[in-house]
Amino acid sequence: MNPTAPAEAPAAPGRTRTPDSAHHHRSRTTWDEAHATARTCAPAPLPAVAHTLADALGCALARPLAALTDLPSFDTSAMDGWAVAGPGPWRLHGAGVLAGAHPAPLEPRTAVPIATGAPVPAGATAVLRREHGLADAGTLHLTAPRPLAPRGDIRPRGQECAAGEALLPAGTPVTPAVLGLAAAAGYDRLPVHRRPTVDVLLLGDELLHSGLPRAGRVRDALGPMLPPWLERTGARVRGVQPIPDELDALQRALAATDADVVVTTGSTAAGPVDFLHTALARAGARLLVDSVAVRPGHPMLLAHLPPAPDGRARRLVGLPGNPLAAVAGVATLAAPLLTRLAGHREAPLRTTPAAVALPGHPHDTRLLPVHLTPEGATPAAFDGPAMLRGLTLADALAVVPPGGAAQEARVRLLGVPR
Ligand SMILES: Nc1nc2c(c(=O)[nH]1)N[C@H]1C(S)=C(S)[C@@H](COP(=O)(O)OP(=O)(O)OC[C@H]3O[C@@H](n4cnc5c(N)ncnc54)[C@H](O)[C@@H]3O)O[C@H]1N2
Ligand code: MOO
Repeated sequence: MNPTAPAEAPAAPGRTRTPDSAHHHRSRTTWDEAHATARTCAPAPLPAVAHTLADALGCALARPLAALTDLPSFDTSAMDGWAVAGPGPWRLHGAGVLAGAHPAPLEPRTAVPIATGAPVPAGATAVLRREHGLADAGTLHLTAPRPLAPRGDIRPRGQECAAGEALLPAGTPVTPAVLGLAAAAGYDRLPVHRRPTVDVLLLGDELLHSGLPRAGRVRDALGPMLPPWLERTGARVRGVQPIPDELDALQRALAATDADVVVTTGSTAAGPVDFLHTALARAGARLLVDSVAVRPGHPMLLAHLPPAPDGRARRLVGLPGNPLAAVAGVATLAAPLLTRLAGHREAPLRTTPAAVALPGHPHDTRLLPVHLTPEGATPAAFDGPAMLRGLTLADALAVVPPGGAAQEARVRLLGVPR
């Protein structure tokens, strides 16, 4: 709990405490405090593991990546042509040096055909590209307008890096380009932070998983949306499990998962079947954030779960059921927590001017789906808490302070996966 949070935060409008509910007093955290708590509640990223290159994609480097060899590791021909020794014309000899070959040394005033990527023979002073030379009766003549530059068209050993040189700092995200560089530099496995495992528990008997919404029931919008969203932060989502609206079922599901982070959806508020707080209390969870002064999504929560049998720390993010409110919970709590655990660097939030005045809540922060135009952020339509239509067209969520943002005021932005 944040020590600066007021002990007697005002109750959310419309929420009443019923004595028979397990809803203890919820002390609302400011949006900035909640966002910071999610980033700092884990004292360190998860430990390093050695992953194959393919498995390391999307992870963060746990150590600086040092070159295991000089690159290139031998003097390499940059062109198809001839390796030449000394000034021309040259006596041609040898069948030619292909990539992957071990060429014999070159005598002075001789030349040998060579392919791009082939090791340059010892004694060679340059590579003459094919279009700059003419082979005639065993003699090679220079036809280029200019003399041959010393070491021309030879990529010298170590040009890109020397063995042991740091190529990338710890924390660098492993992108496709990093996989290519790591392979070129001699790696079969990469030291990366272990990906946090996530189990998603979907609460709500009204949820349908296929077909048309019907008879008061709605399609589950979060099961399809959350796994790819959370995986973009570096997490590995192991499963999405619908849980019946019964306290026992939720308790059993919480007891059964050993994920690093459990993400629940729904049941955060005070409805008749909102069992999450009771189940968390019975599971021995410790709430760090228990509702946030943010719209949408104010009932979102973050808790420490008791450690796994192997000692791993475990945490739970409770996302509200309204889909855009759940997105607010991902952006505020789940994404920063998972980013931290996965060891990715936490860049300060980007900012942009408000292109028009951005509407806010009177006393809560508002997370507003916005389009980013050359003039700055403009609100997306269809931004109700139960709607996703505006979000799908939005470029980001703007963090709009209480009272709104005046035109040209700078607002912070939370990313939306594209
Ligand atoms: N008396 C009060 N009621 C509510 C308050 C409040 O302060 N006092 N807050 C409202 C706000 S804000 C939100 S957000 C919701 C949060 O509700 P829960 O987290 O308890 O979620 P549910 O009640 O289970 O569902 C709310 C809503 O979302 C729909 N839903 C749930 N899961 C999904 C899903 N996977 N896909 C699509 N839609 C989903 C569900 O059908 C409900 O319509 O509470 C308000 N109430
Ligand atoms: O805060 Mo709720 O998220 O508006 O529907």
